[in-house]
Amino acid sequence: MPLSVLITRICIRSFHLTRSIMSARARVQIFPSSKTLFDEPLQMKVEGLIPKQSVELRAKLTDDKGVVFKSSAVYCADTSGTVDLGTSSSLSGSYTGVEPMGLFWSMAPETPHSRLIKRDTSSPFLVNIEVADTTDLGHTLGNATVERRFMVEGARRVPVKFGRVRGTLFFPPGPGPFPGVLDLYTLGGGLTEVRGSLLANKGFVVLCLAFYRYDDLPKTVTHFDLEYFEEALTFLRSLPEVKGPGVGLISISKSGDLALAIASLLPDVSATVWINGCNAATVFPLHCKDRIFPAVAVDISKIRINGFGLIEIKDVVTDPMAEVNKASLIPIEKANGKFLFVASEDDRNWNSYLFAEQATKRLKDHGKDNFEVVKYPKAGHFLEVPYMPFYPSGIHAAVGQVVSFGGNAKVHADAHVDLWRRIQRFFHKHLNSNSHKAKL
Ligand SMILES: CCCCCCCCCCCCCCCCCCCCCCCC(=O)SCCNC(=O)CCNC(=O)[C@H](O)C(C)(C)COP(=O)(O)OP(=O)(O)OC[C@H]1O[C@@H](n2cnc3c(N)ncnc32)[C@H](O)[C@@H]1OP(=O)(O)O
Repeated sequence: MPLSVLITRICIRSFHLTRSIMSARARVQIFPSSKTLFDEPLQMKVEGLIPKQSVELRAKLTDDKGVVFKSSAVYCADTSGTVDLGTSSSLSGSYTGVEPMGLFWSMAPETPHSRLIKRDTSSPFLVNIEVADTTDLGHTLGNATVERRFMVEGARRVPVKFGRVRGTLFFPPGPGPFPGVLDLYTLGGGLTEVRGSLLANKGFVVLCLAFYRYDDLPKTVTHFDLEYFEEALTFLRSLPEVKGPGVGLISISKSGDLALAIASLLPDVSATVWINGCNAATVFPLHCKDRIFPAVAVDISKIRINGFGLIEIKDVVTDPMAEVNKASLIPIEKANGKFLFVASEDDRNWNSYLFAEQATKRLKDHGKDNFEVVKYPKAGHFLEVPYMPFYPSGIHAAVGQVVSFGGNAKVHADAHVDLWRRIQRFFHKHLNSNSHKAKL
């Protein structure tokens, strides 16, 4: 056999041998299980790699609006051919360093400026994990599917149509009674169940309340009526599974001022979580029987374009303490319950940090100490549940265009985990809860 033919044959054999080694199935191990709750951490290991092999781990999910969210990270296997996400560093990709849950919190939407949407929390998200070889045009070495659930076994999800009240109720497993919590989401209407369903797993009956643009509620609003929220609270308290008399409120963004008004002007609200909200009525006037809180004034000359070409509206809502806004301020000193004020220092949606300072000063000035404050430097506006993909910009419900919401992805992700523990602790402490204390 001529030497050149022999060399060619040897090359082809070694190419196929290398290829078959490289494409050997890597094992993706998920602990404690591949079926976990969305807010629970998990451990992931890839085994069966070539020692020191460079691989890319990729995560992908499709949300309930059909938007694909993806993340990726490059790792180098150790001498035993293992990548352990609990100890190995990501060298590049959607995040770097040791981040056991990085593949989850760093996911970004393929359609820019999208928020991860889960409409019906009785079904899980399926996250596809793929291990690819970085030296062989991304050849797939292994994969796994991770289920991220919203409801524990035995929890119940019940759509609500009661009088004018529309939303979804979540019950933890067991007979109860449990403390009740009303969950109010942000401007834009619709119904968001993610936070409420996960909170119910911790031992609360949670009513996720829609207040417009959902089911047969009005598509648009000109004002909010406190009576609607009163009806929702009365309904929640009337449930045999709900331990009274005091209930909790959790809010974010626009619903922060609604929560303050409910806690201050309606009876039996024992604990209110206010996340990056305002201390005065915003966007729409708030009607409370014969009293009207006008929306705080806005100054659209304060709209800016930032370095990424995104609209920034942080200073558009004028100072709630300004004379012109005095009638918009919520009289929070009237509240009998406790407050947890949560403010992100890099909130670009509005100055929630200032609003939290003003709210707590008002309480102190009235001799009250019924509040806790937590501030997150470098976190942005939308503080959500652990491992929620970061949402730094999106279509703003009041502006109708993409605006910046601020924040640094890693810091924001850490804030999600920290805040979630604080919220549970706060509600268990102030809502006369017996369960789950040991876990906190
Ligand atoms: C230097 C000079 C520069 C010049 C720049 C020029 C700028 C020009 C701008 C000019 C504008 C001037 C106006 C200034 C006004 C400023 C006011 C400032 C006030 C700021 C403070 C306001 C308080 C807040 O900040 S609140 C925070 C805001 N929050 C958000 O914006 C939320 C984030 N965004 C979103 O969530 C979405 O993008 C949203 C809601 C805005 C829109 O999304 P979409 O339209 O897709 O709606 P969906 O919610 O997804 O609903 C679609 C559809 O589904 C139904 N639905 C909802 N939930 C459910 C469910 N659980 N089950 C079933 N169905 C559901 C829903 O009803 C909808 O149905 P429809 O039939 O379509 O209605």
